[in-house]
Amino acid sequence: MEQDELLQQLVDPKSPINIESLLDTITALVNDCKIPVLMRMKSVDNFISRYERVVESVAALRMKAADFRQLKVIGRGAFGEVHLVRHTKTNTVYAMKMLNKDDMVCVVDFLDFRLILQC
Ligand SMILES: Nc1ncnc2c1ncn2[C@@H]1O[C@H](COP(=O)(O)OP(=O)(O)OP(=O)(O)O)[C@@H](O)[C@H]1O
Repeated sequence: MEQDELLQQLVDPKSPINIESLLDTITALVNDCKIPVLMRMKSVDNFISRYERVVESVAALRMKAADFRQLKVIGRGAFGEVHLVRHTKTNTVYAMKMLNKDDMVCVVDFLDFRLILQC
């Protein structure tokens, strides 16, 4: 069924329209629209009014670097370091890759520690 196919894409980590991508998109869109010249347009102002709070609550709920305690550096790449970290709520250990690029403060790539053990 088409509906099932769509739901499958929402939960597929490799899909460009998975939930994480859609949350990134709406967050970026709301933030990019918060420019006075754009906000003078009624449709943009309405859009921000509708989604600003949602985006704030999504940011508070999503996994973020502050949810992890850094244990040690386990690798270095061309753009940054890979840290061994522990998720403070679940106690699960992950590898966290931090990229230092001009246009981003911190990008993290979480990989289950079990994958490290299998390498
Ligand atoms: N999931 C992981 N588990 C254990 N060690 C890891 C993991 N990911 C990366 N590392 C370690 O960190 C090192 C650097 O990894 P990274 O992915 O940053 O390399 P890179 O591809 O050269 O980096 P960049 O993407 O910045 O070019 C790896 O060589 C490895 O030793």
